[in-house]
Order: sequence, then C-alpha cells, then structure tokens
Amino acid sequence: MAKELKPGRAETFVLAGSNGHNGREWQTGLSSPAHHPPGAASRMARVASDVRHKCASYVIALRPWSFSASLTPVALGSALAYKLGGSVDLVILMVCAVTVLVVHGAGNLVNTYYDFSKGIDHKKSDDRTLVDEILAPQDVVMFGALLYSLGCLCATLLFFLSTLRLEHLALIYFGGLSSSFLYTGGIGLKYVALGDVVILITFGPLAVMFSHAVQVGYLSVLPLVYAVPLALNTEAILHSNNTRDMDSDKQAGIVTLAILIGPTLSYVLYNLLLFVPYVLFCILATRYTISMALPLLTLPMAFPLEKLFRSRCYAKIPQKTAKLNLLMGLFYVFGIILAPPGSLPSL
Ligand SMILES: CC(C)=CCC/C(C)=C/CC/C(C)=C/CC/C(C)=C/COP(=O)(O)OP(=O)(O)O
Ligand SMILES: Cc1cc(O)c2ccccc2c1O
Repeated sequence: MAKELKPGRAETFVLAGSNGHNGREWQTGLSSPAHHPPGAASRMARVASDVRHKCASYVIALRPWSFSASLTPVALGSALAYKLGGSVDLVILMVCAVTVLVVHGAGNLVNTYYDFSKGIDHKKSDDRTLVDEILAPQDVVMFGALLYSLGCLCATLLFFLSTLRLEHLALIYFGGLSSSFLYTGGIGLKYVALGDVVILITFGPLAVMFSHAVQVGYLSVLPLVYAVPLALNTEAILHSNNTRDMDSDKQAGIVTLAILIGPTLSYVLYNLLLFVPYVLFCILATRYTISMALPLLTLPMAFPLEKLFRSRCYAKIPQKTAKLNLLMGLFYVFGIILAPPGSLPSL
C-alpha cells in the first residue's frame, strides 16, 4: 500500500524518537538488525505507530472540519422538539447525531473517491486524501461502506428507540443516505450544478426534520421553516468552496452553480447566503422573542468573510464559514431553548 512506502510525520517522529533514527530507514526498510533489534517490543511499537497513523489518515479523510454542518441541524431539530413538544430524549439525540454524522462522513468519502477517479481533485485541491496517497482508493471505498452500514445500524436502533413510524423513518433516512451518495456518486448531482440544491435540502430541512421527528414521533412542517436560516448559511460554505474551485472544476469539465453565474454574481450570492439569515433573526427577535437575537452575535465574524470573498482570497473561506456556521447554529439553538414558553412561532 502506498502509505507503507511513504509514512507521514507521525511515524517518522515515533521511530526517530524511540530509536534515534530518521524516517528514511523506515521508508526503505533498510534498517540493520543492530539498530532495530527484532524484539517483540520494537515490533509492537512499529505496529502501534502504524495503526495510529492509519487511524489519523481515516479521520483526515472524513474532513471533520465540515461536521458542524450536520451537527447543528440535529441540535436545532432536538431543541424544537424540546421547546414545542415538551421533552427531549438524550439517548435518541445521541444516536440521531451519530446517524447523521456517519451518513455525512460517508458522503464526504464518496466525494473524495469520485472526485479523484474523475480527475477533479489535484495537487492543489483541498481534498488530497487520494491525490497524496494518504489512503488507497479501496480504503476509502471500504471505509465509506462501513460508515453506511453503521448508519443503517443506527437508523435501526432509532426505530426501536423512537415512536416514529417505520415508513417515515425510512423515508427520511434513505433520503439522506441517497443524497449523500448521489451528490458525487451515480449520476453525480454535483457535476451538473445540482450540488447546491442537495446541500440546501439535506443539511437543512431533511436533517432538522429527521432529528425533530425521532424525538416527537411524527413528521411536522415546522422544522422545515426553522431550518431555513441555518440551511442558507451551510450552503454559503459549499458555494464558497465551489467559487474557490471554479477554474479547476471548469478544466475538469464539470458544471457548478458558481461556474454558471461567474465570480461577480457568486459574490452577490455569497452575501445573500451569509446575511439573509441575520435579517431573518432580526425579524424573529423583534416580532417574537429577543432570545432570537443571539445568533446576531456572530455578525462580526461575517464581515471579514465578505471582505475576503470580495478580494477573491477564497482559500480559507469554506473553513472559516464552517466555523461561523457552528457558532451561529449554537446561538440559534440556545435562542430557541431560552425563548419564553409560547413565544416562538408555531403552526
Ligand atoms: C437525514 C439524514 C439521516 C442524514 C443526512 C446526512 C447528510 C447531511 C448528508 C449529506 C451528505 C453529503 C451531500 C455530503 C457531501 C458533502 C460535500 C458538500 C462535500 C464537498 O464537496 P465538494 O464540492 O467536492 O468539495 P471539495 O472540493 O472540498 O471536495
Ligand atoms: C467536505 C465538505 C465541504 C463543503 O464545502 C461542505 C459544505 C456544506 C456542507 C458540507 C460540506 C462538506 O462536508
């Protein structure tokens, strides 16, 4: 496997630290018996460091910086269930969070695999898991399959924990699972400018409705409405990502919304995605309850992002927008939890 020939820094460091050698001997396998006594302890240390490095590679491949995008809708759906339904089951909340996280992670791996096999990811890409041979393609496939299986196991567990009807649970769960796969796998919705719609729906209404439904035991349209500000902000992450990758995506022959509308309109769209949620929070705070003003505390983080986008310094914008997304989502959730009883809009 590629990794065994090209160890990362962690392995080199462990070997250098424990044996006083540089990583080259490890890379080429030329170490002499005098320097690496064939004892069980040294073999164990080598295996342990190898396992540690492999685990780190799998974590990196998941791109955990993006996980706020799936955790905040779960928190939002549960907060709505608590506030408007009266209670929240912490075990269901945990299992639901793992389910959504695992399906999101699997979607990221499918994305890594297909972007690499279609030649879209390259040396300068954000996602270099396969380009830099951090993992082999079959590792990514196996890991993705494992995560989808784990997701199905969690969904089965949710069926037993929640009073939600099987057909409703299956509808939302497999809706999420198929979106996560079809984003880049199969027909590859991302490659035909439909990625933005997928992200808006899955990370917004679908995930919020899922976490709300497993708590209260029925489907409701209310979470769909509450999901709007968060979904817009999450789409801002993807849109900044696609604007950054516009030239390389064009070269690879795929079409994204950012390519279709060009840099100037992309800037306008990014601003709408970034600032419309704040307008919605202002309306909620003034018409319903002041606790809905809490997400406005993240406004100072939004202005520098607008400036970066305007100056076309796209490199760090997706990660920075994801940070903003996490904070805005958390403040939104706190705002809902702290709202006086009966003050929130309900149907
Ligand atoms: C409701 C349930 C049960 C689950 C929903 C779980 C979710 C949120 C699934 C969504 C999975 C999904 C669509 C993942 C794709 C993630 C994504 C946007 C990857 C980035 O794609 P690129 O645009 O290629 O970005 P890079 O250039 O960084 O690779
Ligand atoms: C890797 C990755 C990259 C992104 O730009 C995302 C944007 C929105 C939601 C999820 C995303 C993601 O998982």
